[in-house]
Amino acid sequence: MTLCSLVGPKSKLPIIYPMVLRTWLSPKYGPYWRNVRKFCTRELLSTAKIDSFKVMRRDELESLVQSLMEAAKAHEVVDVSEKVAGLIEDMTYRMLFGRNKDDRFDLKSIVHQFLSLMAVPNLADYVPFLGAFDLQESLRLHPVAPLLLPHESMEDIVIGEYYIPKKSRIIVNCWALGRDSEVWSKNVEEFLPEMFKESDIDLRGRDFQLIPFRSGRRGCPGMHLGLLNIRLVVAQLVHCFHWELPNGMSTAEMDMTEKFDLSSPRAKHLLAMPKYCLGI
Ligand code: HEM
Repeated sequence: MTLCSLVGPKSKLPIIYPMVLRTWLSPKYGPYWRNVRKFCTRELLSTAKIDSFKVMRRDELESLVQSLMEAAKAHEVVDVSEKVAGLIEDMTYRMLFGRNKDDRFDLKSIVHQFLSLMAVPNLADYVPFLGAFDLQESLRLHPVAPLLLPHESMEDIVIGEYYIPKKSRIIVNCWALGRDSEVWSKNVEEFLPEMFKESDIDLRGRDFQLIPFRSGRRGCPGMHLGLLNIRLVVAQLVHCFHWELPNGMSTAEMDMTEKFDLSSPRAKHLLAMPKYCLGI
């Protein structure tokens, strides 16, 4: 499943993509940019628009579940990294293998509590509640873009003790912000979604501690669509399948090293064996 396939009907992609790319690639802030951004956000990313593509999402999910069911029938090991995008892979790993058994059981029972036992249930009403803290924590440790895109300052400005002259190129290290031990726990490398229960830090990045979607007027307009898709896919993977690591591997043996790149993919693909658990 790709983000491209979830934006709109395939026939419209040639029109939509140049528009999105143009917004992205002509970054000079001004009236033109403001109008294009407003237009794209309204026409492509409003709640109503996102809702109108429900059927497409369902189709995509159906084909994902179908292909995993076939792999389950054949007792095949699945390359999860190839099947889903990096962040979903990370979430999947964390939810299926990264937490203790009791937590995993809880998560499953929460999903089961809410959903009818159809192969591909309509999760849209429930996904906002599903693993919200896990998602935030995954994005803290594994931001899709560890270094955000370069931006140019339009005016001289002083931020904290730093003087930033006009026309400086600024690159924000989102990965490092997520590992600042003054903001997070001392064990910054540990996956601790519970941290968010007591905190008012969310993904909008109001206070800049957690900004995987950037923040402010150049923040990601596709945040809700992105989050919805991730939750939908992860919910399906958790709801429809039991997962096991291949060859009796334990979670401690898994290599979680990331590769240095524009995004931060895992150096070694996540391999796992699905077992369909909803009956046929
Ligand atoms: C989990 C999924 C996503 C993540 C983590 C993400 C992250 C980001 C980030 C960090 C930026 C700021 C780039 C920068 O200036 O440094 C951004 C911008 C942008 N994103 Fe996303 N994004 C996601 C999904 C989407 C989706 C689904 C769409 C649309 C279909 C989208 C469309 C855009 C556009 C058009 C911009 C440029 C906005 C501007 O320059 O004003 N994103 N995204």
